[in-house]
Amino acid sequence: MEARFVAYVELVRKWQPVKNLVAPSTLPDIWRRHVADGAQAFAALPAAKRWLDLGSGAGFPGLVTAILLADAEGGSVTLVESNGRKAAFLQSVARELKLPARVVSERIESIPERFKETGDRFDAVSARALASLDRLLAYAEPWLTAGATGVFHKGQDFAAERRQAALSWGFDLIERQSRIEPDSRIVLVDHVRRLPTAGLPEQDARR
Ligand SMILES: C[S@@+](CC[C@H](N)C(=O)[O-])C[C@H]1O[C@@H](n2cnc3c(N)ncnc32)[C@H](O)[C@@H]1O
Repeated sequence: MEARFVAYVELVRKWQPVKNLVAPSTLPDIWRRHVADGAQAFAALPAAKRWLDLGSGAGFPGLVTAILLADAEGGSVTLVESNGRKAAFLQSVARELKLPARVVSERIESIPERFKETGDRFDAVSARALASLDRLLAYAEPWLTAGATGVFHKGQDFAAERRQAALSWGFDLIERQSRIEPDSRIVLVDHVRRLPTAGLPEQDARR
């Protein structure tokens, strides 16, 4: 496992100048800011075997999860990344390191129907630095309502995001402080349902 992490970090460093994979200012601290931070998703839900990672970028947390699951029976990570250059990077890391990962180079909004048709099921849906909680729930709705748990990295504005999301969604949520950034957290979201009143004017919603 350690060798895979070292090889992955080398590949990010190698391709960074060409593909702009992570914010350049974070590269010197890649082990803490990206690898250790990414590993918090799997650590939050270690029983989950089948992961879907949305907006994977350079593979945080998706490829980190795939490395952690590499020797686990039945482990798999599906990474969704619409940027073709980043998706090609993810694909080549997955191949080179023999990871149980596949890459879907499409926009998240365009994939649920096809995934439903092929019967794919996930235990967990992860995302870091992709969207507000409200939007994440909308992106992940097909899988969360089918029983997957959302495992989201969230920043310091999370309280406001949670209030906003609660206008449209019902959910159970556990918040854990990040071990990497004290102002950030890892959020676990379960039992997601769209509220019937979502989108109605406030007066109608109270009836
Ligand atoms: C800010 S980056 C975060 C990348 C990674 N999760 C991380 O934390 O380092 C957001 C990524 O999501 C991808 N993305 C944004 N919207 C998307 C969408 N609707 N469908 C698929 N990918 C998307 C972008 O191309 C970008 O690589």
